[in-house]
Amino acid sequence: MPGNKYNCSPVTPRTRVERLLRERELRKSNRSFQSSEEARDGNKETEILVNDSCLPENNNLGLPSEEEFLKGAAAARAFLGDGCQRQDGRPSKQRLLVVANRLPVSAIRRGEDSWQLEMSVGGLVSALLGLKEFDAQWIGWAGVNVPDEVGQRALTNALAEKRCIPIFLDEEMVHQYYNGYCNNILWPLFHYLGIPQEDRLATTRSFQSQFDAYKKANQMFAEVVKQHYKEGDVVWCHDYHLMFLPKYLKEYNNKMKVGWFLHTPFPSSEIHRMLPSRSELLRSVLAADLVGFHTYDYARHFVSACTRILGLEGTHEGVEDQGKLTRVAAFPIGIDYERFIRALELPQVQNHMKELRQRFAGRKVMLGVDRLDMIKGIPQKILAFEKFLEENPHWRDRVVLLQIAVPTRTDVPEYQKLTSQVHEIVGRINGKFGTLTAVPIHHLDRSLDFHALCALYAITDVALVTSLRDGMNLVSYEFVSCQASNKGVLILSEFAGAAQSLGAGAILVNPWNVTEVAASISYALDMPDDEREKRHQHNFKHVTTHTSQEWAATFVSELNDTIVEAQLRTRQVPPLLPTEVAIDRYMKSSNRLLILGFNSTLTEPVDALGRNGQLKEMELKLHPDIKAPLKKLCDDPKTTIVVLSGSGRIVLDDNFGEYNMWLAAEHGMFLRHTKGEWMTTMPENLCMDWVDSVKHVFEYFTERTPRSHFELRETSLVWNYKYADVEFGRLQARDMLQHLWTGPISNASVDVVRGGRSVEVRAVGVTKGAAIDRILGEIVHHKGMKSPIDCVLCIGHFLAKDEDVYTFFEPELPCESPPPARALVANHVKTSVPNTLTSQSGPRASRLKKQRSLSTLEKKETNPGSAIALQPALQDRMPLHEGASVLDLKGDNYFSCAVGRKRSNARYLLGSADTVVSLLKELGH
Ligand SMILES: O=P(O)(O)OC[C@H]1O[C@H](O[C@H]2O[C@H](CO)[C@@H](O)[C@H](O)[C@H]2O)[C@H](O)[C@@H](O)[C@@H]1O
Ligand SMILES: O=c1ccn([C@@H]2O[C@H](COP(=O)(O)OP(=O)(O)O)[C@@H](O)[C@H]2O)c(=O)[nH]1
Repeated sequence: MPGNKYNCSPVTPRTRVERLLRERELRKSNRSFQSSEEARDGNKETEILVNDSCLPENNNLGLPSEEEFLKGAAAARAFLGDGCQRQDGRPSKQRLLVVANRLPVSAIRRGEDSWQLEMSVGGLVSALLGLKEFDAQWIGWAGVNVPDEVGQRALTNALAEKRCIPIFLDEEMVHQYYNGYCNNILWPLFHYLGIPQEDRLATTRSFQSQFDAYKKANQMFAEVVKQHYKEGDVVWCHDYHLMFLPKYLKEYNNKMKVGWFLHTPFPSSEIHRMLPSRSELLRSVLAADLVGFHTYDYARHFVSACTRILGLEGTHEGVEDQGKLTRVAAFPIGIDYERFIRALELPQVQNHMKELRQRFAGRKVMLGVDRLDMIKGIPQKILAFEKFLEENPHWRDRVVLLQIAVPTRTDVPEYQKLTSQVHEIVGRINGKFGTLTAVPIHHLDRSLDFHALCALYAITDVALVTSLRDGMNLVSYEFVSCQASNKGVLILSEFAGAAQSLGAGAILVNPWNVTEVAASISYALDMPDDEREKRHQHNFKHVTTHTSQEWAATFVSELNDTIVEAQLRTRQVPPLLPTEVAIDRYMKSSNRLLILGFNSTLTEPVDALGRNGQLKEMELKLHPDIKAPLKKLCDDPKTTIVVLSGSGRIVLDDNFGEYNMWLAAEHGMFLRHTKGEWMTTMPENLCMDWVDSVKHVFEYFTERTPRSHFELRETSLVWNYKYADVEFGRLQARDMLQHLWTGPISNASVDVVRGGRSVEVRAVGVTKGAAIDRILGEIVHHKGMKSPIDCVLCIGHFLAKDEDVYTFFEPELPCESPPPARALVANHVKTSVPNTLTSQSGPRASRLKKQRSLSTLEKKETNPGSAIALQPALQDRMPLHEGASVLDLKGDNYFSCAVGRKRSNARYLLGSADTVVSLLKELGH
């Protein structure tokens, strides 16, 4: 029994790819079982959606537990229904709500309460017919206005048999939302046709009302989803009609598993930014857990639009917004090729093929099958055919072009214009090359039924797809699947998504280049048999291995995974600082240490879009609200404040000279009390020979990266591109690193630290954590402290390399690893005088020893006369009596906080510099 076969997983996949591979195998065996079952049950061709749902209650197909996921089998189980078998022993199916503008059936009214249902035409419908492996229900518009309740009820009942749930849109809504915003604005824009030109003013005027209707329609879809949603369901939203749906669904229930897939291209961000509602649309889509596209290019454009237009972080996994990751990936669609192959065996299809062959005997058949849409390049196709006939008179009575042009969106003026334009060109060419008995172009303004279409595909010699842009183009896949005997040639536009998958077997053309298309027609018609065979085999293999079932299963499985991964990620994120507890502990302490970062901790926030071209102040500036609270805290005798920053001494002098505090510049390599001189805490043998050559590299990249800059510090160099174009900056950074590694720093004793938007080269040993014990020693000595520090707050937006400062105060932890628990730790943390220290055996103790041996701390001048070396080492200067502790934090009087970070070794997070300001205000009360 297949259920039993799949239940046990002998090999546990460790990675996502391993798991996907394994699932693929499982699906294959599952499918062969299903087809044998189907063969036994008879042909199910007439079913719109396979109607064998199973027990949603008591079903563990919802969110897999973390443990399951870690075993690597979670999504496979969700998909295959592990542990949930139906009574007949077959594995149960994942419940899936498919939400698309159009239902797979269109309704025609036959009476007050009687409806006839017909299959809708279009690639999306064809593709989603392959969802047999799910317990799927389809929510969408039936393509008809039903104003009365009787009609609505009757249609709802009729559709229920097909597992379809209708959305009722009235005429005005269809006009504004579907014809207007969807098909007159988004559709042309996403296909690089811009916003319609002639009626631009009218379009601009009606834009707002169409956009409002679009949002309203999306809300209506959301309402229906809510009514039918059950916990654990996957909600799969489709296409440009429903870009607001992910947002509305997540607002209703954040736990809903929501995926969104775009069937059209997603254009370059330069095109998308023309849309007045560009940001809102992107943000709404980003509410989904997983966002899918047909090709990597479309996915890349989407991520790029999010970084350039919204200022968000694009990663290799997707788009990050304040810790929330929306996964973005390519999922190229396929078809249910077996359905076509089966159809070709049917007697009525065979008969039809015979008729067609007789009808066009002695002529080669060329075929175009498209919705009558401007993106399909039908006029360009026909003009290229005309050119071919002009240049090749010997072919004129030996070839025929059959063009099936399915009427679509007939209420949109652009489509009406296109229809007349095509008719005119066809008439002209037929007039020019036709005879009394034959015409070169047979143009049909209607759709064909599935069997007629299969017959046509099978007898075709050359299929011609000339889309100006096309999300995928399934016609090309369908043609290939029907050509097992004929091995016809496919001429395919390089602007169709399918060019990326069928490009090697097809003849690729630029549809705008009529001469090239005409030449390709000639080449295709004369192609030798062996070349046709080879090209066909290549494409056939692709079509039969990339099916719509595989596409849907992979998307849903990835969606399940994405959600579990997000949960795991959330658990790695430290909690927000419990401010009340921190303030309470701080107030009750008598010798407090406050370590503060500077950049993004105490500075003015930078506008995310500041990099869009406006001139920006590149110098760091103190947050305007921080001055008063900071002053108050600095003047509190019970509190010692250290600003610990990567910035140089001058920057810290300029910003903090007026306060009574300690300044630790260049990651703590320089230290001074604001009333005293700068000292250096630098290890004596710090080698800086590499600086000049690194500086040359930084200069070179700064010149070539607009709005980037670099800082030359005494112990490091930093190249910063936070105001530059993000993508360009990132590419340049990658290039820079290669230059550095192969050149100036290949043998140098340096660390290269990559920040969010910076590259820093520092001498080895320059980190905030490495400097902190020397800083602490100096402070204790300088203040003549008699009692231990009993409360530490360490707050900063530090790079990972510098997070060793957080772990410095943690009990017995290896430098690089995060504290095991985020909750308050009850241990006592002590940095002790030498006797105590040498008795410690944990990693932190050995780290302290190592640091001391690096630092001989003799008098040393780095920059003649500018800083003196910190004199005695920490252990030699402790004023506290022998064996006493410098720190006595009682475990829980330690609060390390990462500002504006999502993952950190700190115990807690703080949102931004604004929250730091509020905290400091409270501490100063
Ligand atoms: O529903 P209509 O307005 O009549 O339009 C029909 C469909 O056209 C578009 O299809 C796209 O999806 C195909 C499958 O992924 C793809 O191969 C093709 O390139 C696309 O154009 C549209 O995206 C659908 O929503 C429409 O239903
Ligand atoms: O008379 C017709 C012509 C086309 N189609 C179907 O319409 C879909 C067109 O999909 P494609 O991806 O090529 O483009 P779309 O129309 O979705 O933009 C294909 O599945 C065709 O089989 C159909 O059912 N009947």
